Amino acid sequence: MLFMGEMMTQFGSVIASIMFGYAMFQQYFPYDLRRYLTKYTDKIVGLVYPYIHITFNEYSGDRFKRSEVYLAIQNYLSTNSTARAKRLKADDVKDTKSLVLTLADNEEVTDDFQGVKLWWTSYKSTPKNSTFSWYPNSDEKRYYRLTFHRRHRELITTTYLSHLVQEGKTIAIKNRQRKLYTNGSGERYYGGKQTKWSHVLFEHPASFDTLAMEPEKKQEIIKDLLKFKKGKEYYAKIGKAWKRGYLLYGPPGTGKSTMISAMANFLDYDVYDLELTAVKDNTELKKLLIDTSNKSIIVIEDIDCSLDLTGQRKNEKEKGEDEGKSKDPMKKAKEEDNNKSKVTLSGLLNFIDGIWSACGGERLIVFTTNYVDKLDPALIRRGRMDKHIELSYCGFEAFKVLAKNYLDVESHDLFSTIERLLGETDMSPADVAENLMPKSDEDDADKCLKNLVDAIEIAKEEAVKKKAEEEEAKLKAKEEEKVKTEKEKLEKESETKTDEVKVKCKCGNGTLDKEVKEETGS
Ligand SMILES: Nc1ncnc2c1ncn2[C@@H]1O[C@H](COP(=O)(O)OP(=O)(O)OP(=O)(O)O)[C@@H](O)[C@H]1O
Ligand SMILES: [Mg+2]
Repeated sequence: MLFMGEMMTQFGSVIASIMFGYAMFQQYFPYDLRRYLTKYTDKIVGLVYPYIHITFNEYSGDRFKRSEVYLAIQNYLSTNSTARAKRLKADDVKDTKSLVLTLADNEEVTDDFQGVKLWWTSYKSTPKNSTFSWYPNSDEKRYYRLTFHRRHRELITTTYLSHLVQEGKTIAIKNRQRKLYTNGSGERYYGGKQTKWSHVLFEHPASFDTLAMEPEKKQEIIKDLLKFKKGKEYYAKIGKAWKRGYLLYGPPGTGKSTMISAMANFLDYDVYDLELTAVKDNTELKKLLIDTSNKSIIVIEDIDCSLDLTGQRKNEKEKGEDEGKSKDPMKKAKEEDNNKSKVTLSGLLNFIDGIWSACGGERLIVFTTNYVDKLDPALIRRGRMDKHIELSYCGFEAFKVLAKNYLDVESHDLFSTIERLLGETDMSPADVAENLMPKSDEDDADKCLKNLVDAIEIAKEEAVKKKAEEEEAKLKAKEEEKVKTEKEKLEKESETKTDEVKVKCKCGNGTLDKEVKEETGS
């Protein structure tokens, strides 16, 4: 069965053959006759073939980035024309909410715009020399072709196309389901391209409302994020790439990961959870960066554990030791292979603010760590990590947020006790939250708050005990050190005396005493 657009294409081929014959004809006929014939042949071709084709390639110009117009057409057709298509593709089947039906390859649909009929065909072209593979060929080219009558040229090329792109973008925003990406070993195929990222739907329920922290600090972060989101023009004006770095630091369970989810939900961004230890080298790191989309948060959790970030700054002695370890080239190669990730500090710095980091806009880069002091200052200097946020132990304000979320309680008799206890004890919001959760169906707010008070009191006692034990251990270590030093001193003194006696015995008189004493330093 031939499509309308296809028929017109074939019809076009016939005309092309005629034109070819005509070209040959041109070579052998006098100029005047040719001119005469050309004039009339063009008119005849124009009369019998009145259709215009426009092609929209999936990758045009930039081979890393899918064409926005192509994506807009895909969205537009998936909503407006798929009802009429017979063969469809369900692209994101896993994401049930955002199941997108698009035209299957080489399928044709019609569209209607202000009473004008148009034909859209989806094409896939495979390079002729490609070998058989179970996986999609990354050299495959996809494109849409629009066919319409030339009498509507003006209407289609201006009004219709801009209407379509606008509509396509609106549909994309409406259908958009945010994703949580992660990198692992092996390549995947997505959107017809090879990528190291794999993804699931991002459905974390955290929000700034449920995040327990001091209200002023929270507002400051929200304000900063809003400024960034709306900052396209501002960043262009100051000549900076539209990205921002956040460093979240604090003890375990204080809400660093939760805050990242809250940020993603607040900004409506995707999340790329970058596992640095799984990245082979700096080149792969760069490739991963290029593969991220705009409107996203790139996260590196526990940055202090991800890399040997002091590796670049080894002192000469350490360097020598390392070199000594691997003099044998075979052994050296093996050692290097065993060392999985070859991402270096400079590779990571380039990732954050090198030239490639500006290849897309609207991106946040977030690092988390429990030990901010362990990090190389170059990594977290302002400009790279623009905002440093400390997440600390649960204070009374943070507790009130948790009490409201977990128990729906805004005030209670026990609140003052809890305020005092939290002021005296370090307890993470994760531990407070855990204690606020009912342990059985009978547990009401009173019981949960009582449980919390008990838990903080126990934690306080333990902290006091731990502190006392630490003090004791410190005292003991000091005492031991003192005893050791005294012992060493006594040993040294007795050694000196023995030397003196030996010399006296040897000489048989006391004439050399003075010299010996000088020699031994006593
Ligand atoms: N500030 C907070 N507000 C609300 N819930 C919190 C907060 N901090 C911790 N929690 C709760 O504790 C759990 C653990 O928190 P989270 O994973 O965010 O801590 P973290 O700081 O990332 O810890 P780690 O350093 O171990 O990665 C979360 O699931 C959340 O329920
Ligand atoms: Mg965490």
